[in-house]
Amino acid sequence: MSADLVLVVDDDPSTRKVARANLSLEGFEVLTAGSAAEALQRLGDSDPLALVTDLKMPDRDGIALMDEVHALRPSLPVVLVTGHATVETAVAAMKRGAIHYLTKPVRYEELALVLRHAVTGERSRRELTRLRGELEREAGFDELVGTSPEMRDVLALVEQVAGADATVLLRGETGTGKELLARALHRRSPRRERPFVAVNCSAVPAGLVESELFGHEKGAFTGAVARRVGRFEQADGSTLFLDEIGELDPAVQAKLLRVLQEREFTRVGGTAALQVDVRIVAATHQPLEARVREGLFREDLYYRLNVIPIRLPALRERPGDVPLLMEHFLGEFARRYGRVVGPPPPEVLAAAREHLWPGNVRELRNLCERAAVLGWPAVAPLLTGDARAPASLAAFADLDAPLLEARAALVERFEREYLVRLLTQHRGKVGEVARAAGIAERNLYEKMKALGLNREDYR
Ligand SMILES: Nc1ncnc2c1ncn2[C@@H]1O[C@H](COP(=O)(O)OP(=O)(O)OP(=O)(O)O)[C@@H](O)[C@H]1O
Repeated sequence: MSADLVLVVDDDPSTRKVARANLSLEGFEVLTAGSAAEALQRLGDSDPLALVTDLKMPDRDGIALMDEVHALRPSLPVVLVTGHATVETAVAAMKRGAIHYLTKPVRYEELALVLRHAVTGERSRRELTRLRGELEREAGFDELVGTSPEMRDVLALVEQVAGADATVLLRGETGTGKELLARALHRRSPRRERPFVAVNCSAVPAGLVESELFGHEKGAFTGAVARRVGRFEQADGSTLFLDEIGELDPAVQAKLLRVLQEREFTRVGGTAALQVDVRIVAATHQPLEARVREGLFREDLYYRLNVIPIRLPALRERPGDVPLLMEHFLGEFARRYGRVVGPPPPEVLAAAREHLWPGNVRELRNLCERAAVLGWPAVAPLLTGDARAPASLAAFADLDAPLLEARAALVERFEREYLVRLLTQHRGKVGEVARAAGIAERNLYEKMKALGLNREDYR
């Protein structure tokens, strides 16, 4: 096992030096940061098992830093160090989640003892999380859930195309399950024994995307201190998921196109042509056609990627899936937190079916997690109020379609939401719904049929 990495934050360089020397003697690997900002940066590129921070720093106090750290790594043990301890700050620190509080001058044997204990705990928590992840995968918690006609179509398509090597382009708003679907494709493919590799093209800084994807040779650019294997090589024999493909830098688009055509590429700064056998699944929440028209996305690449398009419907288009998804997520969190929250009360369920879910399934999942922890009364208000008001109608229209088509789609969506709300309120009683909507029952039946709405679903 490698030495336990700890991060020490203090604005005073000599304190950092002393801490490093002492804790290294105690067998820790020590990383230091001179400010809260630097500490957060360190957390972005390394993975310490504990953090020691000075309470007073110019850019932020230690408690504020601890809060931010815990937002990123909720379980990371934090030890606070202060020049002048007061009972109030000590109590405040412990209340906010510090595991220990020390006054200067620090006795390093004591700190080491505290850290050893903390690090062991953190290691077992991580192991537990990993095992839990495996269990959840086995229990099917990473399968796509949904029985609405829209999702059934998607799932049928998944079964149909998973075994092939053809490139898949996933479309759909944020949180609709594009990554989950990409993983499902991989798991059902002959490539499943090899690890699934995912890259979020918008998360990697523009200058680094090429090396991220294709790797680089030592010395290819300043900072390239060693050869690096890119994602394409990692994904050899497997599936490569390219998320947010619409954001890809134009220069890299050209290189990607070549790889797709020739199955061959070179590392940045290299000359050897490397061959890979990679199945590409790309995803975007943007209308790529518009990016093509604006000259931001290569048309030839678009056609290369768009071999098998799969569109994931927004959650508001399939409110019938909401109860099932809730059950699914509540089960997941009941296992995770070891406590069971009851099913959603009817008014919550009704509000959930009507909610527009701008964050889609991710938003629903977060809501269920909050419910599992805080109970339903705490989350019910989230489903009413502002979140339901769209900023602009155009946000829900397909602005790339011809006007009549776009308008028809918007009207259809509106009618569906309108009727779903009434059907829910009146528990599927068509007579009552027709009266509330002010239309004839026969017309309502026809409309429901056209929209694929079934009164049985609302009883
Ligand atoms: N049909 C589904 N059944 C179960 N869980 C789902 C489903 N769809 C999405 N989820 C869950 O919702 C969350 C968001 O899904 P995912 O990350 O796949 O969305 P995405 O479309 O890739 O989002 P983004 O565009 O923001 O990257 C994940 O936790 C995922 O497991």
